[in-house]
Amino acid sequence: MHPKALLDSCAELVALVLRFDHPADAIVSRYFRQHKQLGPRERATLAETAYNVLRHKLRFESLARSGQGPRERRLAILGFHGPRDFLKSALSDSEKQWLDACDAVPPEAWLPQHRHNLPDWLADALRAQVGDAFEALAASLNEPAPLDLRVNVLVAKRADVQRELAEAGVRAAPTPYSPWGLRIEGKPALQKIEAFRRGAIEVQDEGSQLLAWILDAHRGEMVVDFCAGAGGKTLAIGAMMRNTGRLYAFDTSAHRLEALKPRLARSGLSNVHPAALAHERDERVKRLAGKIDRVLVDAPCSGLGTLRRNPDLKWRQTPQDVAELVTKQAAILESAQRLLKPGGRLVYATCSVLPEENEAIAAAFSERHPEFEPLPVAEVLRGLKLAEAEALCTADGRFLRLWPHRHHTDGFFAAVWQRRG
Ligand SMILES: C[S@@+](CC[C@H](N)C(=O)[O-])C[C@H]1O[C@@H](n2cnc3c(N)ncnc32)[C@H](O)[C@@H]1O
Repeated sequence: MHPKALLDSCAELVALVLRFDHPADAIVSRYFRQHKQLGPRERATLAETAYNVLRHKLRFESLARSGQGPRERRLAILGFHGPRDFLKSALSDSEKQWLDACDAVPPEAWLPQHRHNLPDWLADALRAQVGDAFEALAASLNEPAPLDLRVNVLVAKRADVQRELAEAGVRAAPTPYSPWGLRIEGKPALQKIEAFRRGAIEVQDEGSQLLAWILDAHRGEMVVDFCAGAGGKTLAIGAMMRNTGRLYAFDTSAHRLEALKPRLARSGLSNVHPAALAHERDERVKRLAGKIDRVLVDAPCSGLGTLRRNPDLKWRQTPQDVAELVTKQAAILESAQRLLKPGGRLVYATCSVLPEENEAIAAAFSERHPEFEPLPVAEVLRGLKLAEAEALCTADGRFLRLWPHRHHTDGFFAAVWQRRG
């Protein structure tokens, strides 16, 4: 594709994602479906340019106040993912001069909001939690995430898969914390790789893998993944159970559970039972009350721990949305707790970095339910012999708290309880 045409397409896609009427990944996928002629490199340029604009929106908008032409085009130029000389071959002389002037503004001259590129309410909430580490956190949230894989231990060993990937030209290193994880260099087309086709690997952030570990499901148990979605954690839990027992994958979205089916088929698991719920108090939940050994509530949340992958969320979520989610999270946890038998384990998790969706939900639950004994997550991790248990937790060891700038995972939270006997 000619550089000029590619830049025009980038500007078109930037305009679409900045409407914020749908998630950016859905807009990008729809754009690609409507433009089937685009090759893989052009798709990568388009997607990364749109995501760059979302990541650095405040700074780019400020720079785009100068210059000429449509605003989306100026934003696409600033966020363009690709060699500078390729980009410049698509620009007019005045655009080249404008871009050079933008590039010449040194980072020391940027205003704080142009450095962190976060809405004020979110910047304040993060600063209040991490203090001096705020700049490092903001920078890491604005970096693209690496590609992490989980090795399906039912099918293969991590070291063997690492060798197999190397033979296929894919460089992978073991993840530091999850014993199932491999971190990949670059973004290879996994669908073409034999290990993926035969179910030996799945894409899953290392932090997400750790949540499945914390549930610590055993052979032959009855387990519920209450908010299973497309089953990222379900698949890990099913493998941990060695394909025995019964693992219910619940979700209110039949559409998301549908996406679990091909992944299940690849994984070789036959112990998973997906079921769409009407709501969290569905009859199915009542029927299983008091019968379940382990329940994971991977609650619907603001997703603000995943800004590396979903940079649009910082512009689409509002404090009002978070308040509604908090009510929902408490209601789901309240319903899910009924499933547990005495001695059973309950895990509440989110991919949010906000205390109101995390520690506050856990504290309110402990207060309401003295029959549930909180288990310090650092102890749980030590029991599982996972590396650096303390480093993955809050200072008091009570909760899992993963941060992109410290752990190079998405932001995750988890709390664990055991129902008293
Ligand atoms: C964080 S996502 C789950 C991600 C999934 N566990 C994974 O690892 O891929 C939260 C899920 O909760 C589901 N959900 C929302 N409200 C629910 C409810 N009342 N009961 C059960 N699931 C619900 C959403 O459809 C969504 O799939």
